[in-house]
Amino acid sequence: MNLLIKNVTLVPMDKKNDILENTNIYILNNKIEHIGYLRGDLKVDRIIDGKGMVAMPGLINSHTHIGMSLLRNFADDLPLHEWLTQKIWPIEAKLTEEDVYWGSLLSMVEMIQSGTTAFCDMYFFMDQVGKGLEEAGIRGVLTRGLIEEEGKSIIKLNETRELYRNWNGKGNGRIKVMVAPHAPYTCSPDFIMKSCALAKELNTGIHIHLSETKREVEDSFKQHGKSPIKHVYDLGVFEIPTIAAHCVHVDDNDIEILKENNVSVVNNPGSNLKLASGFAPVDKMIKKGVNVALGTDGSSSNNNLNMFEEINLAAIVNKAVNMDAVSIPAKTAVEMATINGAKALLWSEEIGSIEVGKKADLILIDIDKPHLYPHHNIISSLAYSVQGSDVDTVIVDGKIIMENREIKTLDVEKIKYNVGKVAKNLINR
Ligand SMILES: CSC[C@H]1O[C@@H](n2cnc3c(O)ncnc32)[C@H](O)[C@@H]1O
Ligand SMILES: [Zn+2]
Repeated sequence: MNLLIKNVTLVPMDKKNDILENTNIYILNNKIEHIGYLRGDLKVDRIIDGKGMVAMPGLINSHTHIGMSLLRNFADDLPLHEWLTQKIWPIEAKLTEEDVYWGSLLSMVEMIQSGTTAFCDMYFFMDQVGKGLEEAGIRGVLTRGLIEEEGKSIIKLNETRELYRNWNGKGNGRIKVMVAPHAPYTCSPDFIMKSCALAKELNTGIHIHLSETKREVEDSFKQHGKSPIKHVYDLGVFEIPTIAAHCVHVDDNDIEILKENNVSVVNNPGSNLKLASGFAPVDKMIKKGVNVALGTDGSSSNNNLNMFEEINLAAIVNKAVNMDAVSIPAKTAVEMATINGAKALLWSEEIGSIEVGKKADLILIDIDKPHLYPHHNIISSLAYSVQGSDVDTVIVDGKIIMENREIKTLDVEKIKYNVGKVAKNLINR
């Protein structure tokens, strides 16, 4: 289907960085064909009225665990270690494929409704996430989270190999697969190196939690005599394109290693606040040239997948921490959720900005709402005022996924019903 979005305000998030008022976007098949004046030579099947709307790139949630929406509000007000070991891992041990399928679909509904068009997921039963992605029509990186268990290393690595064979490139190229050793505290050096060998074999990236808590860093110094970042660097992880989630407790040496090795860091301010992990020195990393993307983490540590909330937190938290009002300006926070996320997911050639030749992954935000008036500064509005529920239309790979807030690809009532059912069974299992 060829689309024309007419008379829209465009925030392209490209290098030129101009905001275009009252412009037109032509989408031919799944790509952006033309931006600007109206063209009689381009035949379109549908015209979308963009008046009163802002078009921006779809948001990219670069670190999440989408099956965890089943555990939303299940275990709160705990720090990471207790949360994981006392509450989350015991219940996750009872999860079934069906649970993860419905939990993931619920998350996709929530993501679509709040403007996220691509995500990087780390969880179990990732075939189910792939199945959900095909149905939902959005874009995602599947990573089977690898927590080392005695005697199961080969099986778990083979699961990722299979996942790659079955899903990488599927959904018209909307699905990618990477390798995900969970963290240095759940994977031995040998297992981490085997994960890297697999990533090299598959020619894909690594997704890992790093330096999330003070305790993790202190334990790493006790066990290995170095920080988690130096530890995995010495193991060769950063020879592979790496998505490093959290990176809260990092020193200058760590930042240097991240920069020198083109590691993409994912800031998860909501989860870091709720689990009392701390504040990532995001502005310092960005100033040193590290690519910093944005993520929500799972719905059990956030407790939602609303990237507009995350953009807002990213923009305001560091200001207070650094007592510096220019720390993480609005534009930087929006970049983290768009083009920086695309870079982290090794997708910046295709998504992350609205430019001719790129895939049409974009959202329309209804700015004709009282809480968004007056329209002094659209970028500020995106970071400080827009709510997820202001997203009116979502287009991914040139297809309309949501219009007038109605999701076209998924049966929301059926998903809510099944989530209620499987979540109850899970708790009683
Ligand atoms: C093995 S699949 C992924 C694994 O990660 C757990 N998880 C969720 N949030 C966090 C976090 O903030 N830090 C570390 N691990 C996390 C999730 O529950 C799964 O067990
Ligand atoms: Zn995580």
